[in-house]
Amino acid sequence: MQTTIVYRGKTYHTDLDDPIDISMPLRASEDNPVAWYLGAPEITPVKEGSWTGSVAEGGATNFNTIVFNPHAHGTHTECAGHITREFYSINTVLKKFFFIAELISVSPVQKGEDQCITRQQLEDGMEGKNVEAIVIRTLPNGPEKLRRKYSHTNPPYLEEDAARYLRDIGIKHLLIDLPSVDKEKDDGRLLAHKAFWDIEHNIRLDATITELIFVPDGVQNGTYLLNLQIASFENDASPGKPVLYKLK
Ligand SMILES: N[C@@H](CC(=O)c1ccccc1NC=O)C(=O)O
Repeated sequence: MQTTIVYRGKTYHTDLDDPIDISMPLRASEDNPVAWYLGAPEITPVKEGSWTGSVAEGGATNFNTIVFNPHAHGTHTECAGHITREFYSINTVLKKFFFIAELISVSPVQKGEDQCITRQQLEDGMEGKNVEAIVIRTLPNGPEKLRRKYSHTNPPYLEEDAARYLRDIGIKHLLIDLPSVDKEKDDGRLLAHKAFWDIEHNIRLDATITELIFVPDGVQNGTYLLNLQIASFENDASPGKPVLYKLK
């Protein structure tokens, strides 16, 4: 299906039959990625006496209960409610699902024990583009990210000034292939989250952060149509399925 998009005075074409899924599959397996010190997700058939929710075990239907954590087990989109005392739900604040996005690749910079993504790196990657969403692929990038165990590994993160820069240039939706935009163990400071959402001044309730995406190597840096979809959980975060489409 061919579509024409008119965005901020420019016309683009895209082929909706050629999606680039940048979500990670969520599996009930030790292979599944995990962060924040949890175990693997669970997907298990309901059992009630002799009744079973498994066709392979004699039941009429497959009927699984799923136990997982959106922040820990895979691609998820969160809103400011992730770090506020007040309850804000991603399903209530995210009401549009198509955006123009810039995909950039960044090699985090070693600073002491940390690997940081700096404002300068984002400025260089964005090349002055005027878009609503940014997709950050960190390097090195490989399929091992689909299985990575992040707990206690001090993954790379965004410097506060880098997050502030994204807010200043009008980025509403930030997508990244890390478990957090902040340092794993920062005693709750959450400087990048707070800067991006402008928590202290003019809270940006319509801005979202999507973490634990995976952008395969073959996808080139550049401008894409982004379909940012979530499941309709009334919660600070929901598992999601961001999809990119090439713009021509
Ligand atoms: N860095 C925080 C913890 C944190 O950021 C966090 C903890 C649990 C689930 C998600 C988290 N952050 C995700 O973006 C801290 O050290 O308190």
